[in-house]
Amino acid sequence: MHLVDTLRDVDASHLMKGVRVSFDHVGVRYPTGTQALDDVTLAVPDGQFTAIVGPSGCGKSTLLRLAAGLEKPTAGSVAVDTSSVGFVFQEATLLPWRTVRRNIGLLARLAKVPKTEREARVDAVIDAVGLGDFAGQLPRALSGGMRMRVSLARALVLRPDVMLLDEPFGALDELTRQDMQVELLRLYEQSRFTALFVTHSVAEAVLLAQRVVVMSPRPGRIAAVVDIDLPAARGPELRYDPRYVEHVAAVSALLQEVR
Ligand SMILES: Nc1ncnc2c1ncn2[C@@H]1O[C@H](COP(=O)(O)OP(=O)(O)OP(=O)(O)O)[C@@H](O)[C@H]1O
Repeated sequence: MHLVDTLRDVDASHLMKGVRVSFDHVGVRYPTGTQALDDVTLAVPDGQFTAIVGPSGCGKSTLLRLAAGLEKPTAGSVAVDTSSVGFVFQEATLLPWRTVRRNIGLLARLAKVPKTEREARVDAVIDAVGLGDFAGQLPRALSGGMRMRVSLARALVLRPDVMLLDEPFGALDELTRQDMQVELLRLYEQSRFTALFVTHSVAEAVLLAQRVVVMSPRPGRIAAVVDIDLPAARGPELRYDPRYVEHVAAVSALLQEVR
């Protein structure tokens, strides 16, 4: 399921004001003996878009799963100040027998959002992700980029305070990926959710995020946190801005250093 609501048992009582998600000296050691994360401390302010980059296997997905309440830390603590969290994975995993509209509406239905309200919200997100002409189609009639749009819409329909995005555009071709990045910037502009976005692409991280967290190889630790000092309102033209290019170079250099 993409949208999880399992956070009630994640302790939020000691969160600092304005902090939406916090990791406090977090370690995760899996029962197999793999130490995935070690001493991770990170506070994500409400409404901030944070990207996480790091070598393969350094525990990025584990970090998101902790925030979703799907995994428990074996050291330290995780706190999330909401029970409204959207989760988007690399695979769109739509139900093949349900139309776009009914895929998007499913979680709202399960969450018992009243029908009229639900219909209005589904219409609004379908519109927001530009799928108006495909609302009645089955997933097999959609391209990869369109499926990812459905996946984003499905997560947004419950108006989550926190969006956890795990390599959502990793399976898309480069041009579609760039379109989806701009789409996500627009959706973020509209909704101002708090985002934790895992990606292997430094260029993507810098374009989208106000802060990029660089992790070390396993066991994942935070090697650096880079503030992306670029205008809040962002669009595709930013890719040609020398300041953007500088940030990409700086984060890439840090990644090279830690690996
Ligand atoms: N359920 C699990 N049981 C045992 N080990 C696990 C489990 N989930 C992840 N791991 C291990 O923990 C480490 C971190 O995995 P994780 O998926 O969080 O890394 P990642 O940074 O997201 O990797 P990638 O960039 O390749 O997607 C890896 O060594 C992985 O094999």
